[in-house]
Amino acid sequence: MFHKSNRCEGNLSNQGYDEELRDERAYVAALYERLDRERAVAQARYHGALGQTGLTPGERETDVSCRSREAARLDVADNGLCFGRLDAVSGETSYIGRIGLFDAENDYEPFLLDWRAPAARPFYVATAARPENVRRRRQFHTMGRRVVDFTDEVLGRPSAGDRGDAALLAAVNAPRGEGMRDIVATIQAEQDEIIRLGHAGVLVVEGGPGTGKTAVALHRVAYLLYTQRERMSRSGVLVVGPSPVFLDHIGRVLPSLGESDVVFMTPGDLVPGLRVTAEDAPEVARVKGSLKILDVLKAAVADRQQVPGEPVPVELADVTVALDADVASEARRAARESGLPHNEARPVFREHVMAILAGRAVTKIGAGWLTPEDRGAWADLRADVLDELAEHEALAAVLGGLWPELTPETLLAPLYMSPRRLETAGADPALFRADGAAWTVSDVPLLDELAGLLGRDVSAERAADRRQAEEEAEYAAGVMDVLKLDREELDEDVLLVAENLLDAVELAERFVERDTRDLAERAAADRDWTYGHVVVDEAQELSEMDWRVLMRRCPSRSFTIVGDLAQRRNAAGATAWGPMLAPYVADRWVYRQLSVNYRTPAEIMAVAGALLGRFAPDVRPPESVRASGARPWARRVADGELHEAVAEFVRDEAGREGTSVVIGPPGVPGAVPPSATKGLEFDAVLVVEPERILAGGARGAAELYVALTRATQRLGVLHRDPLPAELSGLAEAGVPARAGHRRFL
Ligand SMILES: Nc1ncnc2c1ncn2[C@@H]1O[C@H](COP(=O)(O)OP(=O)(O)OP(=O)(O)O)[C@@H](O)[C@H]1O
Repeated sequence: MFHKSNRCEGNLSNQGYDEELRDERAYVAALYERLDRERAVAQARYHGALGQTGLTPGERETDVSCRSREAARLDVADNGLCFGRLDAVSGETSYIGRIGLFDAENDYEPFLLDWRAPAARPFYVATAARPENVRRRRQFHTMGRRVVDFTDEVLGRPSAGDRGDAALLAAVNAPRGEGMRDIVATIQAEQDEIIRLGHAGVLVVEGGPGTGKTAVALHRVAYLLYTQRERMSRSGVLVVGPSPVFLDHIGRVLPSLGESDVVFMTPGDLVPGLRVTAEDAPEVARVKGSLKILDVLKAAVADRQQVPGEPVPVELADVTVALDADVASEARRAARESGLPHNEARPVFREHVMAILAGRAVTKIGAGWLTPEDRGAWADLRADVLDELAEHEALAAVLGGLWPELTPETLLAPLYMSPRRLETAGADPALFRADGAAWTVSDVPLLDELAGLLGRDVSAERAADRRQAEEEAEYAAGVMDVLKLDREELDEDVLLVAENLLDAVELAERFVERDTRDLAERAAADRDWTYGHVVVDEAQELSEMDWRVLMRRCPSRSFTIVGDLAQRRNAAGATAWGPMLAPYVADRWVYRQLSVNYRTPAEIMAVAGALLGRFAPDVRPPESVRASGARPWARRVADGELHEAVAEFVRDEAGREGTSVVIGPPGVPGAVPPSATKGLEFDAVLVVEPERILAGGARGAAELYVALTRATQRLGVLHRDPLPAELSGLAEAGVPARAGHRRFL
């Protein structure tokens, strides 16, 4: 029943092993009992906090969120609560798990150490060569709440080999289910160093496919939330990943570690209200992704600040004045010099136009009957004219045309649709498109930039706020008046009504004050939200303009950036990290590398690695942690056979456990393009027509490399033309060994 063969410590007899297993089961069962008790208490406290009276809304909210967090923390650990044990040279024993459990009656001695606690670190980093005072590391194999087996490694004695990796191999060999799992029980030393790195600024983690970059970044988030809970949970953490499918794929990792104050977005979601996935042609994406586009945007905004070609007559009761190019130019100069964003400078433009027009009108009207000494009369006349101009609808319409109120969308869409506007703004004519508002992911940073350049016209909002405040004050004053009457004079019912009214006002205010959305919802809806930490995955795909948006979202520059320059497909993406980051942090960023591939078996990595020579000759492929024994295969098919060969793969995989995907160039039925599989993994992968993927664009080889490295177990290739020389390592002709499946894409 038990896999005793996993044991590394040779001196445990079967009887000794059985006894120890019994003891470990009893200990872990006791941990679950304690967890259940603590959960019941936390739930009761949470419900108590919900029903609490006598606190201010702020105090109550803090209490409720604190209790709910405690309840949520205890809720995560139904599986794998405890996954290991450390025996120190000193004889001390610690159990390691997903959360900490403590003995409140004994100086808070830990029954179970949270994996993130400093004392748990040796569990991940101790090796035979550097035992870190660890005598023995024990890893539990559990099913549900029950320990079914354990594996021991004895460290610090001369005969001990490298770290035993039965648990790791079991984890990486396991069929993939729906979505990525946490790796908390098997974090490796090079990963642990990054997860716990005490660097507050920008950290770049690079590594080949499958080296655990995503896993490490997510566990680092859990670690930062544990060690800097207060700061991080106030502002939240943003995780940016390449596609909605990818975000789904990784979406369960942090909740399984008990963390929820995290916002997930693709680069197409970064502007509230937009959900963009369409892409531009590479050349257009490159133009829009470059910082040079900033000048175009500024020029496009300036182009919307016009002066009239012909003087526009403005008819007043006593006189007609002309709004001509001189007036508008002078007002435009003043508005631009105010340094305000376009919309916020509108009132400046308007007031200057009116002041000049009022001057002209007053001069005309007063001529002949007012002398320079009639100062009061001039001033009254001027005030009257200004009032008239302020109410002048035709003038308001003209001013609105010359300096219109704009949103990022109402500026950018007409710009794209007009060759004239593009030329005036100094833009590449390639930016032209007939449907200006058909947004792409490359437009998102431009829209975000424009939100800053345009600002908001706050005058209407301010007036509305003022009116609402006046109405509320009036209402409250009415209630207070009722209460000011001598209470003795009021009959009981009236008093009750009056007091309830006051409560209602207070209640209404509280209701307005209290935002019941959770942090993720509030942050996602607010363009001005700034996060405590930002994780950027597949970071090599981000353009210079994307980085501007992200840096705005995190002024503290606390970033974990993970990527692989060799996997880049975006023409506007990074070719080196330094130039992308320099404008924001100069050279104050830290770089780490991961070198072991936990996904792709050695046989598959050998084929994919050979391709690197074509597009990234200096990059060493990561070393696979295991071989699968299954050689990846290739099969040449005639034109009419392709469809059936794909269907055959799908049928074969349907009978197997795990996931599979067909990846191919556009037009292959049932296949997805390599770009859609970025960051994902599948037990079995069929790559169709690699020669067409290679020829599909400047980054075709990188796309094929990504496609080949998605497999955790099996890889097959169907080709119509001869295979590219780099793929000669594939076993030609084989019909895939029996294969089954759950399709994800
Ligand atoms: N220490 C570990 N223990 C168990 N599994 C691991 C470990 N590290 C990574 N893995 C697994 O290896 C696989 C690849 O990890 P991940 O997706 O994070 O790699 P990546 O470097 O982001 O890959 P890519 O660049 O191809 O997107 C995942 O299934 C992950 O769970």
